[in-house]
Amino acid sequence: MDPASVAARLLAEARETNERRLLVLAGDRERCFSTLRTVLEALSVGVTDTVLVSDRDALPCERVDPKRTAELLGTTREIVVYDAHDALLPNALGQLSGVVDGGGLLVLLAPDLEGWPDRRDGFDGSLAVPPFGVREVSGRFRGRLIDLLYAHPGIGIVDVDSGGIERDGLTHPAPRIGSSGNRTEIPDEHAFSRRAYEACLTGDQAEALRTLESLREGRRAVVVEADRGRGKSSAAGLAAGALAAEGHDVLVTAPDARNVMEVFARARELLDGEGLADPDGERPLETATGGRVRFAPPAAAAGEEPDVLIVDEAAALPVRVLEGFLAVDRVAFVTTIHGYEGAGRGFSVRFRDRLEEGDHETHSVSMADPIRYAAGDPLEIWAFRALLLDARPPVEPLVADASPETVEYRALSKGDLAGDERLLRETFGLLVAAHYRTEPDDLARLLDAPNLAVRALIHDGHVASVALLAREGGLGPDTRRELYDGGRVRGNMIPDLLTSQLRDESAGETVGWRVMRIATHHAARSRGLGSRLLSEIHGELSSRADWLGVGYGATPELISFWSENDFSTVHLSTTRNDASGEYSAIMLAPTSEAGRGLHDAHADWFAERAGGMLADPLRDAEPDVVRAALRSTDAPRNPALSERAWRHVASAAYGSGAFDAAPHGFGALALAHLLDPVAELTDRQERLLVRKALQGRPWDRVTDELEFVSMRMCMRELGEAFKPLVDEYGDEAALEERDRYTDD
Ligand SMILES: CC(=O)SCCNC(=O)CCNC(=O)[C@H](O)C(C)(C)COP(=O)(O)OP(=O)(O)OC[C@H]1O[C@@H](n2cnc3c(N)ncnc32)[C@H](O)[C@@H]1OP(=O)(O)O
Ligand SMILES: Nc1ncnc2c1ncn2[C@@H]1O[C@H](COP(=O)(O)OP(=O)(O)OP(=O)(O)O)[C@@H](O)[C@H]1O
Repeated sequence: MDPASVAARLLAEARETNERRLLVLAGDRERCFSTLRTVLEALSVGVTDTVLVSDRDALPCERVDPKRTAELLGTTREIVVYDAHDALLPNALGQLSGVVDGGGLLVLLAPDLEGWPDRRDGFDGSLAVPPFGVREVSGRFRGRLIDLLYAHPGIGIVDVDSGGIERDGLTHPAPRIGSSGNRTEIPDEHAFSRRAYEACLTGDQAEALRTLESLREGRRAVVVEADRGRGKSSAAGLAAGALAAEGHDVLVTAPDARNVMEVFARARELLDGEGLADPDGERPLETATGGRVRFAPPAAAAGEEPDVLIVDEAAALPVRVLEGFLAVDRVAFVTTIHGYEGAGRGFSVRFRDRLEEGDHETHSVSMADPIRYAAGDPLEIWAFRALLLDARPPVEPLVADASPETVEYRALSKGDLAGDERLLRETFGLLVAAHYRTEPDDLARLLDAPNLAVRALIHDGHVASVALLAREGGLGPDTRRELYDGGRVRGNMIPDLLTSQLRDESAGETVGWRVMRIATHHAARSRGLGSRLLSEIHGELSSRADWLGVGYGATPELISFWSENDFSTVHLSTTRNDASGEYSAIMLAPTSEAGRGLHDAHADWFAERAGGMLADPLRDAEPDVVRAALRSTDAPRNPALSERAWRHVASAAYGSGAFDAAPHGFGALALAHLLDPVAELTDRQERLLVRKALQGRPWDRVTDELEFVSMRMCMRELGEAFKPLVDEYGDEAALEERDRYTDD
């Protein structure tokens, strides 16, 4: 057989089964392209159905740059050619496998497979984080990928140098008897119209629609979860149309207006037959019954009061934005679990619990049947496996009994992970499950990046808790100067921040390990495993490093976790994190004299800066985050108030003085207390210190937010909160002033 007939047979099988196939052309690049031309000539596929992803214009069809494959997401082609000679970009591979339509072919152009893992390519360059060089990057990710190319069905492999066919990739499927395509059953009972159900392409889509019917009344939330390409946006669109047909005002929101094209397309098609006022008009869609379907970006949607809100691609929105949507009585969250571009568990990690705790009656539905190709498609199975898009933590019973006494601390080397598929899946699965977004590139980093290390607690052979560490710092004077002058140095987040933003040119000299991610299996949390893992890491690495560090979206609970484990805050970011919507906290745990020096200098500097930051960029930071961050800073401060300022504070606390005439003294005192609490204040009093004395919010808003019955009570409570602080810190003048009111 020649390469063209291998390709023709693969394509014929793909068409017959509505599945996809993969063809690998491996060897010299020029020969790959010439073989490819012969192959494409032999296949009856139009140029408009073909796309070449390469930096070379080697085919007379559409070409997309390998770094821009995200643009193809959501579109389909019959043939997708990926030229991976210069660089195999794991993210691009994932995205492209999603672009191939049922009955189509993915063609991968690669160097000679045997030598491929040992070649350093363009992607490897990006893994060489200073001070490491590209030679220290390994090729395990590609090695594993190649093994799986040979192991999975539906993958043809041609050696273009020898002309040899290494695998024909044919699966020889049994003929399908009476295949009815994707016809769906219409449920016996349904509230939405029959037409809406007839528009569904799979049984899962009809079931999702049935679940979405609950949005017709009450205070309800529906969660629709599915992998990519299961037709969830379309299900949401059919529901939106059906609800609008009944007269409801349906607002659709998503991170990007492009996300909702399918929602509107389905709603429009449905309403066309059910009273769409202006079938050809632009959005919003309006029905004869007064219903409508309209779009608003998330920020604008938060202020709206529609009858029903549909949030598409909810997992891509920050949790605090999602929480804002719970003000609407009836709301649907439509989310992708495993996308070809990576898996995001943000929605289930952080938001689901809050949803369950709220007062919406919640219904969930998941969709498994793919729309664009048949279930059980070999390309999808291979891509999910090769890129670990569906990696999961160990099933619950395996680690349910894990405790600090039962677990063993282990350094999981890259070799350990690459050599033990189950260990790799559990480790990666746990990291994915605990994080907002994990991409195929992250798997390659885990296996090949020289600056990363994995430590875990193993219970009975299974991963119960895991940490991903990045070595940072140890930078030479030139690199440090470059950083100080505003240059970028990859993979050194903490040195970069301390040097460029916080203006410390020597910060990159020390060597540290940043905990990039830590996760304990959800079945074994709050038993001390996370703390045990950190203390083991501390014990192991302290002789080789100056500090351990971490940067993460700060919540009061997480700050307290890190603080309990001896990490202390040196910075709060001044902008919110795109993914989590939270301010990031940067914390350090010194492990050497030099590390202690770095920490102390930056903790002091943070304590000095904090007042100014809270008054301006951090004005909207949540009081409990501020309290936890300040409390976890190891830099006590003595409030330096002038005699006048002291008299002013003391008279406001104990007598008739007013806060507003000289707020700055109150701020300094509040900061000193929150950094190193000396008096027993209630939670509400501390929140008041943050909101009023530090963030300078207007009285009426503080009164409302902290639920005081009146502004007067709020003011009085602020005075009460300052009494013990005056007692504790006050100088002679302050105490004298106080005693004027108290000595009777
Ligand atoms: C760089 C980063 O990765 S930051 C992100 C950290 N990871 C995550 O958020 C993933 C999801 N969460 C987890 O996997 C775990 O909760 C971890 C890793 C944060 C903590 O692991 P655990 O094994 O539970 O830690 P451990 O038992 O030693 O300490 C638990 C304490 O941490 C604090 N804590 C941390 N996170 C939370 C949380 N989300 N909710 C409540 N308490 C929390 C609490 O003080 C808790 O003590 P408690 O149970 O007595 O209230
Ligand atoms: N009921 C339907 N009628 C017509 N086309 C549909 C229907 N359901 C899905 N499709 C088509 O199938 C493809 C995937 O559907 P949709 O975008 O709704 O899925 P999704 O799960 O949201 O996928 P993705 O996350 O990839 O956007 C789209 O091209 C869409 O046009």
